[in-house]
Amino acid sequence: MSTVKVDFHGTLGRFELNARFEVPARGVTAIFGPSGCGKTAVMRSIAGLNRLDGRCSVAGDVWQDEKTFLPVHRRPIGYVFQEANLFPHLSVRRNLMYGHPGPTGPTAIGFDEVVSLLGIAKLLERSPRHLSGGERQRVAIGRALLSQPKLLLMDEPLSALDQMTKDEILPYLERLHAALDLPILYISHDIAEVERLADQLVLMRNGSVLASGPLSVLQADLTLPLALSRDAAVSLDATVLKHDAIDGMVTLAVPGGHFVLPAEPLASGTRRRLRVLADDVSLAVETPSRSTIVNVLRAKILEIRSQSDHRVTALLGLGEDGQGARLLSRVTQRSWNELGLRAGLAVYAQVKGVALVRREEPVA
Ligand SMILES: Nc1ncnc2c1ncn2[C@@H]1O[C@H](COP(=O)(O)OP(=O)(O)OP(=O)(O)O)[C@@H](O)[C@H]1O
Repeated sequence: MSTVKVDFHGTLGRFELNARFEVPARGVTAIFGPSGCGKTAVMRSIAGLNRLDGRCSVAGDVWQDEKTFLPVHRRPIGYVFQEANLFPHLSVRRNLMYGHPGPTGPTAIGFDEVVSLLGIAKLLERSPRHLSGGERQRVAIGRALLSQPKLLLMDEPLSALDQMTKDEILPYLERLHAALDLPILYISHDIAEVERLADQLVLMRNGSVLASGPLSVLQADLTLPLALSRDAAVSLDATVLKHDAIDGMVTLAVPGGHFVLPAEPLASGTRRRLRVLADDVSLAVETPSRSTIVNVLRAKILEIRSQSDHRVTALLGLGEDGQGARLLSRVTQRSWNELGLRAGLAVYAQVKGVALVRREEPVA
């Protein structure tokens, strides 16, 4: 499998970085962790802007090893920063064309495709001075794409924007992800953004990689800090089964169960992502009687972890055999004890809230 392979070690000033991971060279990989843990340092090292010891290869091309260190300009990367650094004296069109290598092969990302994906056709003759923050960032992404990168590096591209502008840009990022076969490394410390965009996750702490792998796997790992955090949740990639026009509810299948939620019509067979917060899942040992909770799923308790705040986080496997998708449930220690819950027990997971977080269908 074609991968992005990274192994850097060394110091930057007094900061020690020891970062090693390997992720598929496709889709979006989020680099996630608290401020100062070394996310940007890793990204700059991949770009060749930091020179640490180690190795880096992308889809089989070695950018750095014991013998090689490609300079920045020889690495086929697009780099998008927090602030769009466009040339103020050039029009949007000329900003986009800047760094465009000219006629390229059949797999190249075309000018018209980029303009349409990012919704910037109306801005082409404008000056960057007269664009909103969100528009500027879309143009910066377009410029990075037109340099025909083999890897797109995005360092908190939305963090300088207010929530409304973020919400305006996120669908464009989802469209890029859905339409382009280009691996993206995406730094964020906003878990909501990660849950919406990422397929893979690299979890960092204090200059090291705690874990890397599929987002849904890391979210459901009780040994990692995500599963015990305040907004612990799982992301589930689901298939649309049907939409009921009368009550406006859509049914989606995940391994081991179905979810029903209010949504606009979605085509059957398409894939969407759901997010379920651990705090929104309560447990019952018998079939719950009549209630307003729409989603009650058979599940098995697979693992548990007691928290210091008198609560318990349980990892559930959906389905009678517990072999289906993973969910997290967080309940009080008292309820846990009163119901006699334990690992291995078959339960009913009552899901009070489920959100549709990704609207675009990713490339198969
Ligand atoms: N060239 C450098 N020289 C000295 N120290 C550096 C250098 N580059 C990074 N650092 C230090 O390394 C640490 C990690 O920085 P980095 O910017 O990678 O963190 P981050 O996880 O991206 O943080 P944030 O989310 O706040 O952007 C910081 O303490 C920073 O001061």
